[in-house]
Amino acid sequence: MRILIATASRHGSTRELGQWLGSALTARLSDTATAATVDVRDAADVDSIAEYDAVVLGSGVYMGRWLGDARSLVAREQSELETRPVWLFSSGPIGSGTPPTAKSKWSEASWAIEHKVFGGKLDRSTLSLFERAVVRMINAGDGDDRSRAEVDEWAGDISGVLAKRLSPSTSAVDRDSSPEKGPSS
Ligand SMILES: Cc1cc2nc3c(=O)[nH]c(=O)nc-3n(C[C@H](O)[C@H](O)[C@H](O)COP(=O)(O)O)c2cc1C
Repeated sequence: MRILIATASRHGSTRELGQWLGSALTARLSDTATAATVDVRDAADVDSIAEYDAVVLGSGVYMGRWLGDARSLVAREQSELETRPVWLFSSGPIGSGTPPTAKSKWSEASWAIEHKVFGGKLDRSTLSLFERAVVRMINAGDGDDRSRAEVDEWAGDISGVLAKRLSPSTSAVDRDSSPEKGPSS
């Protein structure tokens, strides 16, 4: 099984979330019977997702929107995305300063299993003059609200779904049955 984690990041914090998720997913899936390769790449470098069985796509949020590299990957690969398990994540809010719009329009994407919102990171010393002006306007301060534990927990959710849906030893009948069924009493 090949899994793609693609991120769009202007200042590196979303890319780092993708790397954390990649390490956590690799570790989780190595504990299952499912042989998996996890590739963590910049969305801008992904020409096609055809070789992947599942995709996680994340973007930093700026003025309530995903970055262009993530939006154009979705536009380019929309029909492929609809045929495989896809998870989305946004990285945005810091403290209470940033607007609660981190989800972007993909939050309602019917083809995605889930859209997760992680906190973001802001370091004003790395921003352009324009970005600094925006941040000043919305009164956002420096901070890092990303949680590696939260990313690790999400990797657990994703690996659980993947192990059930994509394991070569899982029959079509098993795949279609409810994953929530517990042992009969
Ligand atoms: C100019 C600017 C605008 C931002 N706009 C939003 C926003 O609308 N919503 C939000 O949740 N976060 C917003 N943020 C916070 C970023 O999404 C956050 O810093 C994120 O971690 C950046 O990701 P990156 O380092 O991968 O580019 C903004 C940050 C900057 C600098």
